[in-house]
Amino acid sequence: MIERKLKLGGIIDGVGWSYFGWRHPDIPANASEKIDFYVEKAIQLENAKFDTIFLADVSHIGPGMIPHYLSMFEGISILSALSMVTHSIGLTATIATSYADPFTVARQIASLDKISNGRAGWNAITSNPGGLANYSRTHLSKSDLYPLKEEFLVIVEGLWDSYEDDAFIRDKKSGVFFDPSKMHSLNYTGNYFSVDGPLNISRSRQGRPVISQAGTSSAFMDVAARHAEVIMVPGDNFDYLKGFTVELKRRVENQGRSPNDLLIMPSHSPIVGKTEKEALEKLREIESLMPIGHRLPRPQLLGSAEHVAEKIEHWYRAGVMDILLIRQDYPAGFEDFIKLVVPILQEKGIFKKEYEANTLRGNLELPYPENSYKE
Ligand SMILES: Cc1cc2nc3c(=O)[nH]c(=O)nc-3n(C[C@H](O)[C@H](O)[C@H](O)COP(=O)(O)O)c2cc1C
Repeated sequence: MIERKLKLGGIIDGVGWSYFGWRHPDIPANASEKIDFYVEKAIQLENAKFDTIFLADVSHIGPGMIPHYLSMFEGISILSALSMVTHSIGLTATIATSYADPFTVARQIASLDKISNGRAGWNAITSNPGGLANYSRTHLSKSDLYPLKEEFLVIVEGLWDSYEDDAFIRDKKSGVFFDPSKMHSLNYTGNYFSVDGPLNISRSRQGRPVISQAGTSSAFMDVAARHAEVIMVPGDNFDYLKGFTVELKRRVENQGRSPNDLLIMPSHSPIVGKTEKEALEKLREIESLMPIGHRLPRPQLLGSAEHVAEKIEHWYRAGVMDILLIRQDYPAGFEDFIKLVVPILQEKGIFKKEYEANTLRGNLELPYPENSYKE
């Protein structure tokens, strides 16, 4: 067993992941499409030594969607911009396999990985079938989504190994730019995709981007057991998460992989105060923005900083929280967590005080993936 410290991730979702959060006076009403807002949050998370920024996504919208989804940035574009104002924090984008094209996604995430000097991650989700209509795939249905995702991942992983690590020589004197014997074609033909390769970009300092996945079904677990390194899960039920983690790690071992190489990342929206009373006041403040009769589901991480830190330690030690992923329902949510909870986690010795690496893989203490073509 590797004794990893707790890892932290922050989801930046502009005006928030709710219907009414945008009404708070401290949230710019256009935060979801305001680059300065994203830059400020990214720097705030990096100063607090978070391991990754994480962006969720949506692929089809209608008038009933949360305000954030109605007008927002595309993930790779915004993370490329954020890579220029950060140095150590990871940059993880969500792109649904159900809608995208594997060669393009492999290229985009690998480019982000090189632009950021080894900090890219990809959250590969199926998303729900609604988006098929936006991507000329109405001939497919829900039952196609996981078989298609499996093919998609095999292709992207294969393309990321197109060049062995020492393929590029770039010797001006001899005129040798690269070694063609270290360039590999994929020549993949499946039911959904056919891709020859190779991909026209070399590997990054972290070998290849870190693959996250989010979902809950048995079909999800089977694909994740083969391809995922980080699993995003809802953080609202400890007992459920415990059972889910045991079952998923069993499937990972059945694939011949070490369960240590898969990190469980529940997402939470903590509301923290110096005292429990202060935290409850913040909760009421958000609820006052909602129409009468509406209430927020009670956050798992609600209360005084000490109480919240203890709960986090409990989840971490129980093996169901390798990474705590937080979003902010309360406008000062990141700030409160960073000022009040992070120092307690550091005091307990479960969260780092300084970055020990500056790749995402290094931050997460995941192994370096050797190129599959290496002899
Ligand atoms: C924790 C979590 C996060 C998710 N994030 C997204 C997202 O950002 N965008 C999206 O379109 N779907 C998202 N989904 C939906 C999944 O992609 C998938 O459609 C859903 O979980 C149903 O599949 P399943 O039954 O295999 O879990 C998320 C699901 C979970 C459980």
